[in-house]
Amino acid sequence: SLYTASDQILLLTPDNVDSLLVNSSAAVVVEFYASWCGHCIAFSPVYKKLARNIKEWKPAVDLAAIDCASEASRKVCMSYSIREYPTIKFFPAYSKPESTGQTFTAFPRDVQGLRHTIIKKLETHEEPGPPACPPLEPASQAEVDSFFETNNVQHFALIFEEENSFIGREVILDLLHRLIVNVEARTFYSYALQGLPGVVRSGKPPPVPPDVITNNTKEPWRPFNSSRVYMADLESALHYSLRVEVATHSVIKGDALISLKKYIAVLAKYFPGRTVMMNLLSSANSWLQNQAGDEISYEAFQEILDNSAQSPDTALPEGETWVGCQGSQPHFRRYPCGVWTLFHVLTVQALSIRATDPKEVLSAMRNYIRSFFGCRYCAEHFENMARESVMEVNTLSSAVLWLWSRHNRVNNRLAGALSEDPNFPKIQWPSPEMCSECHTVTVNGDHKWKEKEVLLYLQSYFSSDRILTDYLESEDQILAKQREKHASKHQFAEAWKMIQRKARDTSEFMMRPLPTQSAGQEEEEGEEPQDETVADEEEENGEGAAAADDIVGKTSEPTRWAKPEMEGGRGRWRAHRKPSIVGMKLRAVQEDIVDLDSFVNQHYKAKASNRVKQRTLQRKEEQEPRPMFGLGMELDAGLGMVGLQPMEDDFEPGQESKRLRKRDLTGQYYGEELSQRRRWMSMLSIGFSKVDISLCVILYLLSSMCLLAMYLFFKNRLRTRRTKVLPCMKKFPNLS
Ligand SMILES: Cc1cc2nc3c(=O)[nH]c(=O)nc-3n(C[C@H](O)[C@H](O)[C@H](O)COP(=O)(O)OP(=O)(O)OC[C@H]3O[C@@H](n4cnc5c(N)ncnc54)[C@H](O)[C@@H]3O)c2cc1C
Repeated sequence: SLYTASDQILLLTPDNVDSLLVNSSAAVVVEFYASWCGHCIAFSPVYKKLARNIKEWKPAVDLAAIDCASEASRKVCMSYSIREYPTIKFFPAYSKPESTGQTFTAFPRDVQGLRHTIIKKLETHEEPGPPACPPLEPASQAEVDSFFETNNVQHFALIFEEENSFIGREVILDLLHRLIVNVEARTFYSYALQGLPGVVRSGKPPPVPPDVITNNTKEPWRPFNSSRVYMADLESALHYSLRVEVATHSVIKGDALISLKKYIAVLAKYFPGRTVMMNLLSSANSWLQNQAGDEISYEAFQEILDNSAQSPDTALPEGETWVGCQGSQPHFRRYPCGVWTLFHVLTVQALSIRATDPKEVLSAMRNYIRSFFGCRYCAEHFENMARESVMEVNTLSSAVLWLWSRHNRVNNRLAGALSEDPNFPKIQWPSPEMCSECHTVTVNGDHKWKEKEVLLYLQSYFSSDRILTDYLESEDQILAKQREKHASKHQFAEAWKMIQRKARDTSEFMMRPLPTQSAGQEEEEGEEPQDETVADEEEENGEGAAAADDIVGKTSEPTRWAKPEMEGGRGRWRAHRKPSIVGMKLRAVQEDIVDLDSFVNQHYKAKASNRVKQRTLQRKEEQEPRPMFGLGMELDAGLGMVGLQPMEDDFEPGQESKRLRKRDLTGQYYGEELSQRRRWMSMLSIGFSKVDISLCVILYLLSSMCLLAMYLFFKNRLRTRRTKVLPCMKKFPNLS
């Protein structure tokens, strides 16, 4: 076949021919061709171009094609009496099943000529014509004068033209509106119409009212200048690409690794970023280039991105702040807009610093899109475009223009699609308003780009000097945030290590056979806990069980201790059985937990909802008290889920940081930093929170009051009964 579904051409087959040609509400132009025919092959690019050119006319007239050389379609072509290829036929709207269409005799082989032929057919269309096709004849003076009396519309556009001109009719079909422009060309009318507020393509949902722009996204709307590029968009795109898209590969190898290396190399060379960012890209590039193996883990790469080595003045800012790429709704624009902008900037930057390899940026982009770009459908399309023509790029200027023209192709394909933000219509970019010199009109009235002017415009639009830095955090702020993150990560890791150590120590302690054993018999610190068989043997001897009882209190059933085992290498300590014991030792354990809890809360205190969850879990924990064997498991399920919650008033930032510093210096987590009150609370409540204790007291008071009320009620009732019974006894003394 000479055409595909992406050519904006209906592909006719024996199965769909009737439904598409008979009784259709749009007229249909059909090319009957044979795929082996040289003329058809030569004509196919013109027909494809025509389809792209008049795709806005679809509600009134559609283009279709059928390959008569295919075995399956041969009969269909014979039924329409096709003898030569290519043959073009016009099927009016609401054609009957027996209609064989109107043949275009000696039809023109250029887009403009074909467009005019189609218009003539539409003008001479018998009634009923396609409902979507507006009247195409010139307006009379009387119609113009009375227009606003009979129409309730906001805009009325008139095209004044020569008698043999088709511009008016073409523009009407393009947009089904009318407009006056200074330059007498179809494209200028189209751009002008698209620019009108509230004007959308036919068949699209009604436009989003302007106030939605400010209300529909979660973030506040950031006013911006649409003729400028924003560094916030570029940094956001890099954050998303490196921390989200690349992160989908836990191991980066083969083609993906080559793509990542090329991408980072190009960024390190041409990204016109701020110092911290450039330092980061440079170290990421050196690190990647030094990776000799054929795979790396994303985790290792992430350490470089997060600057875990803490090199000074090096950071990749975190988070997304879209400015020029904001959309009127959260699902519009943003990241893909950022990717296009980023690569346009890179091609222009490579040109301005006179890079040696003209294809370097495009090749890096192609690789990145192929390996990592999340929209696989987009990646496929881009790859097809690149495969088709990127080899023609042989200068730095042609690389800039190649990307611009392919981007416009994508814009053309997506114009009117659901993904188009109604407030940012996909146009052939730049519009005449942005760059009037970029556009020209051929002698026959067709639009043409002036590529020299376009190149100059692109060089200026995407130039590094003109990038705006509004809405960015300062580099100092970024570095401070990064330091804070590293510090809390470090403290967290230390606390975690300590908890694990404690858990292990306690489990060893629990495993010790008898407290009555002599010091010499005791295991040394750091030794492996006894294994299950030993513990079982001891239990059988009656010694281990007694020892355990002594340590943790009386059990309701004989307790069998098992050696904690590491699960799946993820560092989870898990006890085989859940003993139901509460006792002295447990209280000490609770104190340990309290401290971790306060530590974690200190770092996540903003997450109030988590706290609620923690409290619920904590209560569960209290209902089912466990000795330290369960600790590792609980911690793994979510740090801070067990133990006493810190009081709200413990969250004074200064106080917390002081406490933390103290810990850093002394290396102690259980010393004097635990406030007297919390220690007291902890001992008193064995891990109950302030809220729990308050609730207990309230419940206690309520139940006491209830008992008192009941007592008084029954006492009173007894007394009234007695007073009723006594006179009765006096009246009937013989009654027993
Ligand atoms: C490589 C790639 C392929 C894609 N393929 C598809 C696809 O097949 N299907 C799909 O639905 N989406 C695809 N997308 C997404 C789509 O192209 C848009 O990026 C997305 O819809 C957001 O559109 P936007 O309105 O923000 O403008 P975008 O098209 O993203 O443009 C971003 C900005 O670049 C500027 N610009 C616009 N046109 C040009 C141009 N020709 N030259 C230079 N600058 C220009 C404008 O300032 C515009 O605001 C693709 C994205 C990328 C990066």
